[in-house]
Amino acid sequence: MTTETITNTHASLYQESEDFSFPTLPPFPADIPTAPLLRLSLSSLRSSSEESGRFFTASKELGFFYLDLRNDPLGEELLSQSSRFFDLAPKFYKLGREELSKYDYKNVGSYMGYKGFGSAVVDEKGNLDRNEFYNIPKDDFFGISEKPFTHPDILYQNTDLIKSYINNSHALITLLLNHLNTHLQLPEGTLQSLHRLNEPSGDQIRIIKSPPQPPSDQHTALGKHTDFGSLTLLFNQLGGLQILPPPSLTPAGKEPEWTYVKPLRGHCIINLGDAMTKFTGGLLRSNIHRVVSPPGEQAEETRYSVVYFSRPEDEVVLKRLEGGVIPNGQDDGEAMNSKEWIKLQALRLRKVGVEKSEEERRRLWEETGRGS
Ligand SMILES: O=C(O)CCC(=O)C(=O)O
Ligand SMILES: [Fe+2]
Repeated sequence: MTTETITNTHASLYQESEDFSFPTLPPFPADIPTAPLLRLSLSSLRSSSEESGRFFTASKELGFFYLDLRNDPLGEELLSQSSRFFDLAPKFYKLGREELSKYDYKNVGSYMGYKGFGSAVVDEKGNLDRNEFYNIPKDDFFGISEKPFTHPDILYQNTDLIKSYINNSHALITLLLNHLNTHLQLPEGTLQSLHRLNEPSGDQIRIIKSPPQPPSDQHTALGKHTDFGSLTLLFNQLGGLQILPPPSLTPAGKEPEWTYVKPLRGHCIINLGDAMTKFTGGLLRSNIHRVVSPPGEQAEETRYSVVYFSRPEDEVVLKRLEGGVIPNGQDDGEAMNSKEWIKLQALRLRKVGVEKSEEERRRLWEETGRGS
């Protein structure tokens, strides 16, 4: 059976004797299948070429993995800062949807700031999302935006945390990019030079809130998508994230099925975005994922996520890099720069609200090609 295979594979990836649950939250159910993410460790990655090899494998095969951040100075700082964001999240959303909607900048062509609840299409039926989120731009907080946006005071009150978290996330991403650069046999520093901290980019922290859904009417909270940028660092405490594994990781004769990614305390979930696939002519994988109601008793909780999205610098053209082990081949023709590409992808499904007809919403979904 598919489910058994997936569960077994997963069980073999970390020692079941360790307890990675979150003590103050209802447990992730023990009896549902979970996705076969490799569990890597930051401290091992720093010293072990074998761990680095497993990272490259994960980046090619699934494009998603766990990173154990414990027992590493940078990792421990990220863990404690991410929990400060989980503490901040309920206070932040207490501002309320009406107040937060003042910081929705989609009408001036930006995806930074607030995205209101139910303001994007999530599926082919034209259903709307069931979450709200706030994108905190690196460039505004680093003072390098041409025209910074205004953000809620509570964020300015946390400027030190925000800046330090960006610095640390970026440091981790740089380390990961350097490993990929080595495996790809690109000239030293190639990937790093496309992601410099102090150059304008779409890097952002995102804080997501999904309230519990009525048991009789549950649907996708965040529609299926791939991330648009380079690497995403994701902290989850409750389940809800699902991936659709590639056929190569699906038992022979079975169709890939949406599978939960179980959050593990002490770890973040890392995934690769479309930019990495484009840079490497498809060698690295940006895997499709979505968010649904948390499983079991967890469904009654409000779910928050803390995410850091790294993106190539604004002016970087998203096309195959030449050299190393990057396969030769045709580019897909869309040689846009990072800024244009991300804006196009991020705002595409947000041209609507409930006032739009179901048919218009369905058409928008179709235009993205995500149904196929
Ligand atoms: O909330 C999550 O677990 C995932 C969020 C996500 O995929 C995204 O914001 O791109
Ligand atoms: Fe995502």
